[in-house]
Amino acid sequence: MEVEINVQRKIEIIILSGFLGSGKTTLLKNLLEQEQKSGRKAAILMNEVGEVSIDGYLLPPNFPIEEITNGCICCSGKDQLERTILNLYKTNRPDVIYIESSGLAHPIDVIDSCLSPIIANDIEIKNVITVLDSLRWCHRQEYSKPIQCLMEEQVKYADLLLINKIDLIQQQTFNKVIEEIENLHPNIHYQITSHARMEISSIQSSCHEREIEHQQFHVHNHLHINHLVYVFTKPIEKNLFEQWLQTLPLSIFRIKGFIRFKETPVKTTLFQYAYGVPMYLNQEIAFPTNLVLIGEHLNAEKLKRQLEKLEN
Ligand SMILES: Nc1nc2c(ncn2[C@@H]2O[C@H](COP(=O)(O)OP(=O)(O)OP(=O)(O)O)[C@@H](O)[C@H]2O)c(=O)[nH]1
Repeated sequence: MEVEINVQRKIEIIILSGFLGSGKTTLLKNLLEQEQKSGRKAAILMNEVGEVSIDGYLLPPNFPIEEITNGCICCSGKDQLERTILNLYKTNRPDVIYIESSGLAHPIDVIDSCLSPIIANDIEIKNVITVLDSLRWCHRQEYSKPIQCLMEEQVKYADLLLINKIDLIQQQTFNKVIEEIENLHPNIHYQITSHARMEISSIQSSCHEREIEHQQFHVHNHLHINHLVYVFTKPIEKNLFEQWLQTLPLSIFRIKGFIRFKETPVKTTLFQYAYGVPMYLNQEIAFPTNLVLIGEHLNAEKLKRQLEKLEN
């Protein structure tokens, strides 16, 4: 690989971590707005589960973006990440690159992938920000052990933890979350957020010693996660879709994509679903009607049949 990074000032890397649907893209949008105001040049590297991009469409158009959609960056190999960072650097010369890792990535694996010998000297991993869905966190015992473990590891390796979605939990539950986090990690830096609103100025350079050499944990060896990308060919009825949602098991962690509903006179509707909470946002642009479903032991054939039925 041709090495072309030759900068005096290192490129800052900020890694956004956190389980599926916790609010990483929401955070990224907030931070990019602030970067734009401050005049710093930011670039984005998105990594999504599933071979189609959904989040890429949701970001402001005026930032350079590279997407890795063929698996988790920690699994698809360092080469691809290196190439993508180099490409962003060569074409845009950014001051900072935000890496939104997939919701299934272990933060240490992502750091490890960034620290390849070819680029390690030219980048500074400034911070790992983990976004925590406080509602899902409260119910994490309902998930399989590997999933619980992944959520806990994402918290453990955060330089900054955003305890997000506090608008969705009661005061008593909120107190419990804070107590738990403080007991688990007495020195952790955290902020309490709704819609991942935080000030960019509160991102400090990480002072963690990361023992990457000794880290053997590769979370994907323990998970049984799969996904389905379903492409709608025609508009569907919203009430039938909502009825179908009610039938889904807890093991379907995340759904996102664009749908055309018969009842809605817009080009497409952005649909988001995390921990049973659905969200619909009308779009005036005709985005590709792809729906990505992610879950543990997901029965893709059965789900495909159910979705096909909604189109009939
Ligand atoms: N009520 C509420 N919803 C939130 C909050 N933060 C994010 N959301 C919603 O949660 C859903 C998922 O948010 P995203 O920002 O896409 O989450 P993500 O972590 O990027 O998701 P993946 O990339 O799929 O892992 C969206 O519908 C958001 O609007 C919050 O604090 N409160």
